[in-house]
Amino acid sequence: MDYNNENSFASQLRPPSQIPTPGKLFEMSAAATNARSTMLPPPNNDRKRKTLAERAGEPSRPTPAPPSSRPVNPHVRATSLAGVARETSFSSSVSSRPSSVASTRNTSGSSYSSSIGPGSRPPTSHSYRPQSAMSYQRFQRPVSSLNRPATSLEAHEEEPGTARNLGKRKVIAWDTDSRLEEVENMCSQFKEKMDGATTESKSLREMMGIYKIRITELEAIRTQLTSSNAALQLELDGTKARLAASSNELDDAKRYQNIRLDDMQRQHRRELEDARHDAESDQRRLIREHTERLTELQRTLESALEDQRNRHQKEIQALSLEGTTTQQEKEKEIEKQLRAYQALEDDLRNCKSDVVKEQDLNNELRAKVSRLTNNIADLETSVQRLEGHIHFLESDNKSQSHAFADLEARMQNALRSAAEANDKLRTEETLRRKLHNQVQELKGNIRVFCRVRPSLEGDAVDTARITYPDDETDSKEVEVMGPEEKSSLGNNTTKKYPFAFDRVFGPRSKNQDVFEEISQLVQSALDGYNVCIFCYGQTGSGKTYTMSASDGMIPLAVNQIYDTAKSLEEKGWKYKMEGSFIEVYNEVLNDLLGKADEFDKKKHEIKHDLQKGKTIITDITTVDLDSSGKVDSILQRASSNRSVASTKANERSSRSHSVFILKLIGENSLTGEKSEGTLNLVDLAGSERLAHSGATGERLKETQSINKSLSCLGDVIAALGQGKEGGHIPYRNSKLTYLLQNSLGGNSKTLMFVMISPLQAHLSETLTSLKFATKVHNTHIGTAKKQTKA
Ligand SMILES: Nc1ncnc2c1ncn2[C@@H]1O[C@H](COP(=O)(O)OP(=O)(O)OP(=O)(O)O)[C@@H](O)[C@H]1O
Repeated sequence: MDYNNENSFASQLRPPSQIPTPGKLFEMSAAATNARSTMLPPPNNDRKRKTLAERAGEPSRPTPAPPSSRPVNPHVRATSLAGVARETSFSSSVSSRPSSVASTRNTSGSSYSSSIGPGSRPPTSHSYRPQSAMSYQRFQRPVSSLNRPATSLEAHEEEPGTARNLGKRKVIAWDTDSRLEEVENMCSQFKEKMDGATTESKSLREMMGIYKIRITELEAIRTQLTSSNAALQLELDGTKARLAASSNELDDAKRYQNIRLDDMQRQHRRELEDARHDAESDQRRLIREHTERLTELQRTLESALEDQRNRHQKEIQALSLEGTTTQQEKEKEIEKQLRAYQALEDDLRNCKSDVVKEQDLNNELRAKVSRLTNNIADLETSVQRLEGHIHFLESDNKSQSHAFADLEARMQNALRSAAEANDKLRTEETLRRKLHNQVQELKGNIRVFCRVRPSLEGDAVDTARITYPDDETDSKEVEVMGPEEKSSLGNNTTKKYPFAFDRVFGPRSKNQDVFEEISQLVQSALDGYNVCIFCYGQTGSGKTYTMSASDGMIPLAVNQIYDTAKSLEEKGWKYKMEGSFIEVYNEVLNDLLGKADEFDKKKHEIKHDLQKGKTIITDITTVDLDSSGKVDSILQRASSNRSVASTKANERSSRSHSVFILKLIGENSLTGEKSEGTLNLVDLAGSERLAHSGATGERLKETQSINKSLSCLGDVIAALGQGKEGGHIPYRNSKLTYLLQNSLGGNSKTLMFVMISPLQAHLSETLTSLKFATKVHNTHIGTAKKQTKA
C-alpha cells in the first residue's frame, strides 16, 4: 500500500450526499419562527364582557390613539394597507371612529394577517417590525379592551344577549324611537360586522389550511434533513473509521519502512564495513605487493647497477689497458719513425749516389733510344702483319653468326612441331575419351560388382561357405554353399549356388582395389556422362564402408576428379565441381547438408530436364568443391545430421537411401568443348526382406518403403533391359528411381555393388541379394550419351 499517496486515500471517501439548499433552510427558520412568534394568542373568551347597557352608563374614557396616528414603520403601514385591500370597510371605520370596536378589531386583523403567510406578506416585513401592529395591540390591549365594544367574534357570541339588553334598555329608555333607531343601526352594524367576521374567519381558515400544508412540507423537509443528517453522520463515522484505519496502516507502513530503513542502514553499514575491510585488506595486500615489487625492483636495479658498475669498471680497465697499449704502440711507432727517418737519411745519401749513377744511366739510355728508333721501324712492319691477321679473324665471326641463325631456325621448327604435337595430343585426348567410352560401352552400361566383407571381431563364428573359383585369374565368380537340405533318400545335401559378375572382390580386398576398377567410370563422369554407382545389400554387409569410409568410393572419386581435372588443365580443360547429399527416407527427400531439424518437414521437389539429361532438386544445399578437403567436411556434416535425426531404436542410415551427387561442369578454352557430367554415389538402405525383419509399427512402414523402392529399382532396370524403344520405364514409382532417372538407363553408366555378409546367419539374405544382382547383370542397357552443354 502506498501510504504517501494522499489522492488514493481521498478517493476512497464518499462524496457528501445532497444537503438541502440554504434557501429552504432559511425559509423554514424565518417563516416558521416568525409564524409562531407572530401568531396571535387565542382570544381570551373568559374575560367578562360588559353589556351595551352597562357600557352605555359608563363615563366615556379617552380612546387610545389609533394606530394610524402613531409613527408607524412604512412597512407596517404597507402591511396594513394590504389588509385594507381586503377589508376596506374596517380600515375606514378605524379612521373615522377611533373609539369603535371595529377599528380595534380591524387593526388586529390586519396585523395578524400581515404577520403570517409568506404569500400575502411583503418579504421585508419581519426585519422592519420592531413594533408590529400585533405587538402594539398586545401592549395596548389592557387599556383598549376597556372601551372596546366587542370583536366581531364576541359580537357574534353575544348576539343572543343583545336583545335582552335591548329589552332592558326599553325599560329604561327615555327616547324609544331614537334608541330603537340606534339599536337598529347597531343591529345593521353588527350584521355587517358579522359578515365581515365570517369572511375574515373564512380567510383565516384558508390561511390555516395553507399554514398546515406549509407545516407539513416543512416537517417533510425536516425529516429529510434529519435522515440526510443521519446518513451524513454515518458517512462521517465511516470516513473517520477509514481515516483511522488508513492512519493506522500509514503508521504501520511508516514503522515497517523505518524498520526496513534501519535494516538497510544496518546492512549498508555492514556492507560498508565489509567493503572498507576488503578495501583495507586489498590496500594492505597492494601495499605489501607494491613494497615487495619495489624491493624486488630495487634489488633488480641494484643488481643491474652493480652489473653496470662492474661492466663500466671492466670497460675502464679495458680502456686504460687499451690506452697503455696504444701509448706503447705510439712509442713503438715513434721509434719506428725515427728509425725510418734514419733510413731515409741513408736513402738520401744513397739517392745522391744513385743520381750520379742515373746520369751515367741516362747517357746509356740515350744510346738505347737511338737503338730503339731503329727497332720501331721493325715494329711497324710487325703491326702491318697483325692487321692482316685481324682481317682474317673478322671473316671468321660472320661464319659464327650464320651458324647462330641456323640454330634459331631449327628451334622455331622444334617449337612448331611441339605445337603440332600439342594439337595432336588434344585431338588424341578427344579420341581417348571416345575410345574410353567405347571400352565402357563394350563392358556394358550396367555392370555388377560383388564384394564380400570380411568377418569382424564381434561377428558370430559361424560363417557361410563362400568360395571364389577364378580368384587367381579373372575374379568374376563366386560360389555360395546353400543351407543343408534333406534329400528324398533322407541324406543331407547342400546345394552350390554359383554366380558370375563383372568383378568379384573377396574379403581381403581393400577399398583402393575396388576403386581402381571403378575409376574409369569416374573418368566417364569427367568426360560428361551421367554415372550412377550404388551399393545394394542387407544391413551390415559393408555398403557404407565401401561408399563413405575415409578411403571409400566418395572420397577417392573426388580425389581422382581433382587430380584428373588438374592434369587436364594443360589441355585447356577447366572444371567446376558441385556436391550435394540427399537422403530418401520413407519416400521423403531430405537435404543431408541442410538442417537436421528440417528433416521430414521441408519439401524438396525433383525436376528433370529430359532433353539436357539434367536433374534439379529444389531448396537443396549445393557445396562448391573447390578443394579436395571439402569432401571430408561434407561427409561429416551428412553423418552428424543423420545421427541427430535418428533415434536409438531407429538407425537412420540403415533405413534410408543416401545419394551423393557430384556435378562436373567442364569447359575447354582451347577447343571450345563443353561437358556436364554427374556422378551419383548411392548407399541404399538395407535390403533385408520384410518377412525376415519381423518389423512392426514405424519400422514396418520403413521396411515396406525400402522394399518398395528397391523393387522399383529392380523394375526400372528390368524395363531398361527390355530395351524397347519408347517403352515405359516406371521411374515415377518411387522417389529413388525418379531421383536417379537421368542416371539410370540409356544416357548413363551404371554400376551396382552387391554387398555380401560372410555370416551363415545371413545366408538366406545373401542368396537373395546375389539373385537380384544376377538379374541386373543380365540386363543390357542401351548406349550412353555424352552430355554436352549447349
Ligand atoms: N571390407 C570391409 N573391411 C573391413 N570392415 C568392413 C568391411 N565392410 C564392412 N565392414 C565393417 O562392417 C560393419 C558394417 O558395415 P557397414 O556399416 O558399412 O554396413 P552397411 O551395409 O552400410 O549397413 P547399414 O545398412 O546398416 O548402413 C562396419 O563396422 C564396417 O566397418
